[in-house]
Amino acid sequence: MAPAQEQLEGEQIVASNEDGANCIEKSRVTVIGSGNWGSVAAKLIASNTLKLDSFHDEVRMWVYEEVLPSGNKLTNVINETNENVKYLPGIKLGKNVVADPDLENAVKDATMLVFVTPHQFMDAICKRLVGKIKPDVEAISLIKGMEVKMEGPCMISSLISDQLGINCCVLMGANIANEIAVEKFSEATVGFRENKEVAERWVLLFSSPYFQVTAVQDVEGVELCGTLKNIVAIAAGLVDGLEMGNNTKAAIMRIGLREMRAFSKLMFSSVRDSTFFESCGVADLITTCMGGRNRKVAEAFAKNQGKRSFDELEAELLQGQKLQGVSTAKEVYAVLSNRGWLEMFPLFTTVHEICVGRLPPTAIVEYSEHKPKCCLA
Ligand SMILES: NC(=O)C1=CN([C@@H]2O[C@H](COP(=O)(O)OP(=O)(O)OC[C@H]3O[C@@H](n4cnc5c(N)ncnc54)[C@H](O)[C@@H]3O)[C@@H](O)[C@H]2O)C=CC1
Ligand SMILES: O=C(CO)COP(=O)(O)O
Repeated sequence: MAPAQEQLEGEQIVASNEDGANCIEKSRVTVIGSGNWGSVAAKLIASNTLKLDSFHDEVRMWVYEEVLPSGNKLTNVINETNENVKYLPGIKLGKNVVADPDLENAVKDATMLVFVTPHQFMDAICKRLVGKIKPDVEAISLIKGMEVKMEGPCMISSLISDQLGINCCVLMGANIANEIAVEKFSEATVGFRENKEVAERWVLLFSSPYFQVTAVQDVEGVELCGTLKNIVAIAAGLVDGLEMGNNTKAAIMRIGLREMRAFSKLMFSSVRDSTFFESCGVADLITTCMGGRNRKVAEAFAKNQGKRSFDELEAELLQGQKLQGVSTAKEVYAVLSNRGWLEMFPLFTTVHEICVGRLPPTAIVEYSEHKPKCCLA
């Protein structure tokens, strides 16, 4: 068993290793999603449930079923080979990971639900889960994105909480999945609302020597960092495709970070500045702008002078994996436009207008000539 929990300043919790097996019922974990990060999350969790007495060993992973070119179903292949050959080839998930294509069956006994699908599928998934889960289940969302409904914007953790009537924490960070899959060191941030003990339990479930997790009491701040940095990563990829160099890319990242903070604080006054210095903030922004999928596809878009669409390039370059930045830019644009804030967020606004073809990729650097009409804090 690992070192005892250490408290850092204020609301932070790091590296809790007290299993608590004697005082609570064993938890059963289900991972909802089996893409690139979903598979790595299942692997990470499964190695911990084997070691922690207060968790059942088995980790169930809901798979959006698909038929592979071989004619085999993905779920069968995962269970036979212990490998997600489509979304995480070459990595064993752990024999205690059980792939399940039946969503209802996958969640029915779970006491802890880990949501990790592309954000655009979550509304439909939540609707399917109503009445199918245990009422006191705890949830965490690893999903970077938001929904914009008629009533206004809704973070994915709120969508889960509101539709299912359950508590939902978030886990975000500088977490390029393929690097964590091969156990290279990284950090992550758990955001929680009120219940520190629940946050400690999530920290325990995810922490490992190569994956250091810190919890902060700022769900919205953590989730908005993870969500908004994908728009900045599109901008960074455009800069790469235009071969503008490192200084321009750094400038775009700085301006993007400033817009991330301003937008987050306008949306939720509770968002803390300190959250932007956690893994979910500046570290995730850097890693995604250097090595993420949003960056990669945006680079190709700029190299093609915007003549091939993001959808086409996503399908070709990501082979079934999904971009979040393009749809997030659209969703954020809708919020900005509804609230009359477009001119305050020139980078977010320009990214969307480039993605939909209203502006050329070169506009990403030209926009800065038009300074924000209002001073961003
Ligand atoms: N891959 C990464 O490095 C990281 C991803 N994330 C976030 O994790 C979330 C999930 O991403 P990944 O696991 O990487 O997924 P992915 O992009 O690798 O895979 C797409 C997934 O969507 C599924 N899917 C396709 N159509 C569907 C439908 N109609 N309904 C439900 N599922 C469907 C596919 O089966 C597949 O599992 C995203 O919000 C992403 O931003 C967060 C950190 C790192
Ligand atoms: O969120 C990520 C890293 O933390 C991954 O970003 P991409 O989806 O751009 O690959």
